[in-house]
Amino acid sequence: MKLKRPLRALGAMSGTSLDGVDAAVVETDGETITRFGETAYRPYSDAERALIRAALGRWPGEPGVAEAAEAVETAHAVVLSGFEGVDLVGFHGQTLAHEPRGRGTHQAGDGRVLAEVLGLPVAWDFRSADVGLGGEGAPLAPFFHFACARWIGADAPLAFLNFGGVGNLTWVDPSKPAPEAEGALLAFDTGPANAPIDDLVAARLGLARDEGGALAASGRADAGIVAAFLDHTWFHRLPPKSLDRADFAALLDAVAPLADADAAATLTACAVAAVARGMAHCPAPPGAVLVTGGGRHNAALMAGLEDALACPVQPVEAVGLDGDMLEAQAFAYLAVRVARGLPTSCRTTTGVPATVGGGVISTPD
Ligand SMILES: Nc1ncnc2c1ncn2[C@@H]1O[C@H](COP(=O)(O)OP(=O)(O)OP(=O)(O)O)[C@@H](O)[C@H]1O
Ligand SMILES: CC(=O)N[C@H]1[C@@H]2OC[C@@H](O2)[C@@H](O)[C@@H]1O[C@H](C)C(=O)O
Repeated sequence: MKLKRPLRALGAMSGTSLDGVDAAVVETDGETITRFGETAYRPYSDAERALIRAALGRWPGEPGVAEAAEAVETAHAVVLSGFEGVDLVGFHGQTLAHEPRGRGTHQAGDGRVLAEVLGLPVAWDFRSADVGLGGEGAPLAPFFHFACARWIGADAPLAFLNFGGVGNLTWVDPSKPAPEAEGALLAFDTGPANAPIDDLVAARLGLARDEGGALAASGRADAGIVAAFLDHTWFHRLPPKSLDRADFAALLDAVAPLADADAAATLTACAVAAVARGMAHCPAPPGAVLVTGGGRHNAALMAGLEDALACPVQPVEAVGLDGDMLEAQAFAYLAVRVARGLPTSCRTTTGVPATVGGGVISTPD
């Protein structure tokens, strides 16, 4: 087999929590990870975040969307222009709306604009092709998780749990020949994760997050609310399946009568219970659940997971990965797959009936 030269790809992700833009370099041929490179983070300014928040749930052409897209493009241009020697950029954009079986999926930010500004080829619009072919369009990190499992030298099934605004789980069997091979991957969103906790503490206490999970740790979860939450039709659906950040907005109404600490404990217990329920879908018990995303900094969430899951739960740092940058790295990796014409999703990751190569590449004029 002819070996392809690894590219130095720069990925960028702006997640559902709207905190800012993560950027990270990965050197890869689109299959094997050769090296993880530099990283950077650029928080949104309050003004940018307000523009983006005002456009959540909206579609191209609707009020406020152009302004949000400009804020996303500007923030990305700033952080991405700080890297050198880049062959290719992977630009996810900011998800404003996601209705894979309705109006589609909408990531704000135009890769053509970034290609011009950066003077580099930009892979972007990663989700539309999958949705167009009947898939969920998310999660897309699983093909990268497969490569990560190989990179850490795993040879038996394990799981990655991304605990951001929304939770998503990837079960991986790295002994399979490729991510799209039968039995290599199973991925799905688990349920709401930090987003409702953030919304609760923002509304009640004016805080950005429950730092370290301290508020939740000082309260008691309401078992009735957790049980009612698990009755949601979402938990009766088989994976693959994906969520919009707003899909569980009613959870905040459910905890409205509770005191602050009990409300935080209840939302934390719901996020954990959603993962525990999701584990039942795994084809075989994973050797460990490796937690990535901001939720791994929440000790109440991590303790809840350790109690609820049968296997060890560890932050991805335990295996030498960077849990703040895994999603940005994923879009660097996927950009190279797009450039090389390799698939980025398949039936077991997004439910799409065929194996799909998503994403488009825009080059500067
Ligand atoms: N020190 C901390 N204590 C508690 N929670 C934290 C801490 N740091 C981050 N978080 C939580 O992690 C979340 C952000 O995580 P992350 O950046 O992985 O999410 P995201 O990428 O924006 O979302 P998604 O993966 O759903 O797109 C925030 O919702 C925040 O509440
Ligand atoms: C539509 C969308 O942007 N989904 C995000 C979101 O954030 C987490 C979860 O929901 C996951 O489905 C996805 O992001 C990750 C990076 C993914 O595609 O794998």
